[in-house]
Amino acid sequence: MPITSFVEVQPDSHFPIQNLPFGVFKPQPESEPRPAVAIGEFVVDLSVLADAGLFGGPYLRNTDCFHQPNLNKFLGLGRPAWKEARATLQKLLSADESTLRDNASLKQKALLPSSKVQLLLPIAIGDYTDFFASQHHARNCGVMFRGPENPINLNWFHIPIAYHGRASSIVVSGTDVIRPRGQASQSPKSPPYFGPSNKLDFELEMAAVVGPGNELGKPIDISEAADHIFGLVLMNDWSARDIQAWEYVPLGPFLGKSFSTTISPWIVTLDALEPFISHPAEQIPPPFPYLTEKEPKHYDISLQVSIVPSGEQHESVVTRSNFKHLYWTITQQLAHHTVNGCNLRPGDLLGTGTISGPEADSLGCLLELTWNGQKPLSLDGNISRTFLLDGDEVIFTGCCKGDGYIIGFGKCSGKILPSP
Ligand SMILES: O=C(O)/C=C/C(=O)CC(=O)CC(=O)O
Ligand SMILES: [Ca+2]
Ligand SMILES: [Mg+2]
Repeated sequence: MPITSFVEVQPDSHFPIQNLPFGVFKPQPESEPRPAVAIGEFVVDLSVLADAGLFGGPYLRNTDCFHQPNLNKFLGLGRPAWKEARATLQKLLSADESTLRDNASLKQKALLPSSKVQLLLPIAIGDYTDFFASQHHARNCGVMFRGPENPINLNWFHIPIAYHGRASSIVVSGTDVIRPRGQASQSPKSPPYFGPSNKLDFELEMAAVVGPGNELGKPIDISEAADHIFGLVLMNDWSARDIQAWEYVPLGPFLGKSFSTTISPWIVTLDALEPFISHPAEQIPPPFPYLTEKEPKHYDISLQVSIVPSGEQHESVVTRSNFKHLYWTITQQLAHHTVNGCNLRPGDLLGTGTISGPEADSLGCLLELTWNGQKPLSLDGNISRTFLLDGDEVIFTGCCKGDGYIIGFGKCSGKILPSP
């Protein structure tokens, strides 16, 4: 029998007491942002519980981490503090614990309906890196951008490939995305033109939120990498394929991806995801020792993308994938990121890369789903798309099916606005 809460949670809710994802919200437009966890249709204001002296454990007793406008300070405290917070909250919210359940005035202050509050970016993101870890995505992009002869470069099987992304333009779910303008060209050999992107795309990704991190010059050993990952969010690495194709040689993505990146507001902890660990296939060739894990872990997270076309109410599912289709694990990505001594800091974001699966209906972006615009995708109601049009809304969801409960990520969405 799974544990239950005195807060009513619908069976299909993403946020049962087993989940308790962390985020940041404002109760009123003029109030200060504060940390929270989600349960059912409510947010739990952690600053109120801290004021009531309810975080009495050794790691959280004397900190003001729940009186901050973001989660960075809490993330910096590390796994023992995260576990203590989760255990304290699970106890306080459980059906047979009276402290909060029977204190009407505290309950009214601490539990607020999610529909009445504004969710914000949960972290101040100092640095953002985006990996390229799905073999299916790497192969498909390789064929389209570079031809079918050698679609995946030899280095891909040895290095978790990545580029440094732009942190300043990461936005929370629900923020509109303005179609970027830029240079593009019909082919790498023809002269460029300038204008609004005609090949605006989404990329279905998840991202790891970094915990304590490391000092400059001191790499994180792969066996300790998981202790530096607080949790995961959904991420849409919006991509202008025409801008990207013209600009990416030789340094990789730049303005084709830096105009907006959307993340979901709730960070689901690795602790909550533990029941959904899945073991990836053996990597061949075997990676270097610094990337070799005793027990490599993925998570079985079902992912779905739908589009609400401009002017319509109804959403059409365009792809279904799973986090476990990645080749490189998030711990390999983190260990690789620091192996040269590069320091990671609390709140840094590591995108997994587009999560494409092996099937035609599990591809993680329109570039692949429409084969660079050559095969339009049919949506419900006789509507079709190659790339995104102004007014289209893209919605990602993700969840793990537990025994009698769901651990979900909520929603990561954004609507396209026309170029100015
Ligand atoms: O193959 C390329 O040149 C680039 C492909 C991408 O779009 C890069 C990217 O953002 C990585 C990813 O999401 O997997
Ligand atoms: Ca990407
Ligand atoms: Mg981006």
